[in-house]
Amino acid sequence: MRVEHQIRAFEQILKDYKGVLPLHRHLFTYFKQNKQMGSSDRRWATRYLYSFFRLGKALSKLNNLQRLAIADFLCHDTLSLIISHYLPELEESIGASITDKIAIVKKKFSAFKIEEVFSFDTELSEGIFKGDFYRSFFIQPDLFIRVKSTHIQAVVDQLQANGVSVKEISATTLALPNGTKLEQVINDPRLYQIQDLSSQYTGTFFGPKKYDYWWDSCAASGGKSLLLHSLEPNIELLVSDIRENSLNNLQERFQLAGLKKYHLKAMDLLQNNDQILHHYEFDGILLDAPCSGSGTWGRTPEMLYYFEKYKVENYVKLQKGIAAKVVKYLKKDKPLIYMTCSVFKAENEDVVKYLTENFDLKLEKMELIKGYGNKADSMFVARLIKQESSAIDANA
Ligand SMILES: C[S@@+](CC[C@H](N)C(=O)[O-])C[C@H]1O[C@@H](n2cnc3c(N)ncnc32)[C@H](O)[C@@H]1O
Repeated sequence: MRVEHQIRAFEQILKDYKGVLPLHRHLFTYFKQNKQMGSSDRRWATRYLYSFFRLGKALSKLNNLQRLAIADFLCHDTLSLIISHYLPELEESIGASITDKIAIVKKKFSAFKIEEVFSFDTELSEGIFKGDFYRSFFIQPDLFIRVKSTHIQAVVDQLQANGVSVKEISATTLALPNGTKLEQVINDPRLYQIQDLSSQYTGTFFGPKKYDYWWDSCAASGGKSLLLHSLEPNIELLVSDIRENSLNNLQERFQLAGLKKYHLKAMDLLQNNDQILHHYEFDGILLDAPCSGSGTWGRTPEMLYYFEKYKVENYVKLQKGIAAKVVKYLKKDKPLIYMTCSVFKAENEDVVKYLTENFDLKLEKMELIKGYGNKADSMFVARLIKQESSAIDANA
């Protein structure tokens, strides 16, 4: 296949894509509408588009094809026609480490600044090593699954029998190459849950007790609820979200996982839900808040290019607003688990500060989970304990 052919496809898709849908969904639709593209065309176009966005806003004065060649060189250890065509002198370094490759690119293109890959001057949460974080955008994250410890060997055996390279991270966690078609290689979907490593780690902050009543207040399709349930199956559970279609997915996932005892409500938590919730009191509340998702942009690098900084403020308003509404339904001495998949301080430590200053909540612990060192997402989790049982009027 000639390089011009690949370039045309790349340029066409780039022109067509405005960052409205996630890139993987856009590509899915695009390929469906462009049936003349064979599987090899699709594979190369996907690789190029993802490489391109992983460069974020670095070297933005260069033309798109030069930028693509540099990005593809940084992101892959196999050659492509684009690299060979635009950067033939770098071909021999394709197998070098990412640190060496960055040094090579810097030497050749003096305007290259790694901090322009993630070009938001919004302050980052405590503990992030910027160099490692920025570098991580050139490496595709792994796919993580959570498996019951009693089933892990069976799952590993099935994966290996199908030629999938598996890393055993813990007694319940496996890391697999991204893009592994799990439904084709594991015969029973009940054996595993797809859940990022850092997301699994948030569970160490939950601490549910037998017969507790917990509320997963922004449950979406139920990832955190399933984690909570794996830690303590004998709990009562309320799940809610503003989006009904997510709750439909949740019901399917719960059924598959054998989670039968739960209550479900579609609710907008920025509204007054006293009519529905007035008699509820929880032993624990999970608030996995809507957020910028900046800790997950290693999976959606198009956001490095299209995300607009002003949106962080909107998310912060949502996070504070929702937290203010849920905290009144928490019992004294019980935890509110506040989580985001953001690396921005404004959505993390600053929201925690707001909560401790404005509500009867005391911070027990918080952590920025640095997933980028493990080819995983980065997340933030805080455990806040309710001090007084008297409800604070969230509508005040
Ligand atoms: C980060 S996601 C939750 C992910 C989920 N906990 C999981 O583990 O898969 C945040 C969720 O908050 C929900 N949300 C956003 N605004 C809301 C609102 N005003 N009231 C209730 N839920 C809301 C979104 O629909 C979204 O599903």
